Amino acid sequence: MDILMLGTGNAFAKKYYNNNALLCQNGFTLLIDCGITALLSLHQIGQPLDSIDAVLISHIHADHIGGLEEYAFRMKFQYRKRPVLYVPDKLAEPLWEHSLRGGLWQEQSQKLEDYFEVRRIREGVPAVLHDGLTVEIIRTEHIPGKISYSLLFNNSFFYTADMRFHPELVTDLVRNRGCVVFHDCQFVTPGEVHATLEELLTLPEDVQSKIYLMHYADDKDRYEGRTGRMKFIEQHVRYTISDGKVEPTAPSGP
Ligand SMILES: Nc1ccn([C@@H]2O[C@@H]3COP(=O)(O)O[C@H]3[C@H]2O)c(=O)n1
Ligand SMILES: [Zn+2]
Ligand SMILES: [Zn+2]
Repeated sequence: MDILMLGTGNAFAKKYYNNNALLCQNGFTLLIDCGITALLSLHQIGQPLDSIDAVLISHIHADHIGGLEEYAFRMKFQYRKRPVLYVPDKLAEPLWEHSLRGGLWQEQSQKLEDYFEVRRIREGVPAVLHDGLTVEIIRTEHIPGKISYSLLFNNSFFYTADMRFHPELVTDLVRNRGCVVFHDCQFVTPGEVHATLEELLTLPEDVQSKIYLMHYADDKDRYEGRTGRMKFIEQHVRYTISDGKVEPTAPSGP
C-alpha cells in the first residue's frame, strides 16, 4: 500500500496544505478527506481528478471536506462523472444539509446522490473498497459532541484523521494488530481537540516507533529531533507501507 499526503498541515497551517492523502493499493486510488486545499495540491502534483477512484471523509471540518464542492462541480460539469463517495453513515445527512447544500443545490441537483455515487459505511463493519483494500471506521473523540472517525485500513494501517489522545487504542492497535499509525499532532499544550506531542511522547517506545506524525503546525521544524521515536510524515512524498514499516517509495523505472 502506498500513501502520499497531499498536505500535512493543521487546519490553519500556511506552509502546509490540509491533511489529506492519496492511498493507493492494487491500482486503486482513494482520496482520504478533501479539504479546502486538496484540489490545489492535486493540481500541483499533476494528479488529474478523474484518476481518483473514490473519496472517503472522516469528519465535517473544512480542512477535511472544504474541497468537496469544487470536486463535485468539476466532476459533474468538466468530467461528466458521478464519483464514488464513501461516507460514514451518520455523516451523510449532515454533510449535505449542513455543508454542501449551500453551494451545490440547484433545481436539477438537490441531493448528495445527484453529485456522488454515495456509499455509506458503518462503524464496526469493514468496507471493501477494492480488491485488497478494506477500511473500518472507528469513532474517536475530537470535538466534544461532534461525530468524527479514524480509519483502519487492511487491519494494519491506522490513520487518525483528527483525534484526541487515546493511548489505549493506539497501543492496542500497534501491539496486538501490528499496525503502523499516522497520527495527527498538535505542538501546543493542552490538547483539547487533538493529541499533543507531549501526550504522544508518554507512549512506550515500541509504540512510538510505529507512529508517524501529521496534521502539524507551521513551526514543525522547531520540533525536529524532539519527537522521541516518532517521525514526521512529509507532504508530497510517496511512502510504501508494508510489513509494519513505512519507507519512502523507491523510484520506479530505469
Ligand atoms: N474547541 C475547538 C474547536 C476547534 N479548534 C480548532 O479548529 C480547528 C478545526 O479543524 P481541526 O483540524 O479539527 O482543528 C481544529 C482546531 O485547530 C480548537 O482549537 N478548539
Ligand atoms: Zn483537521
Ligand atoms: Zn477536525
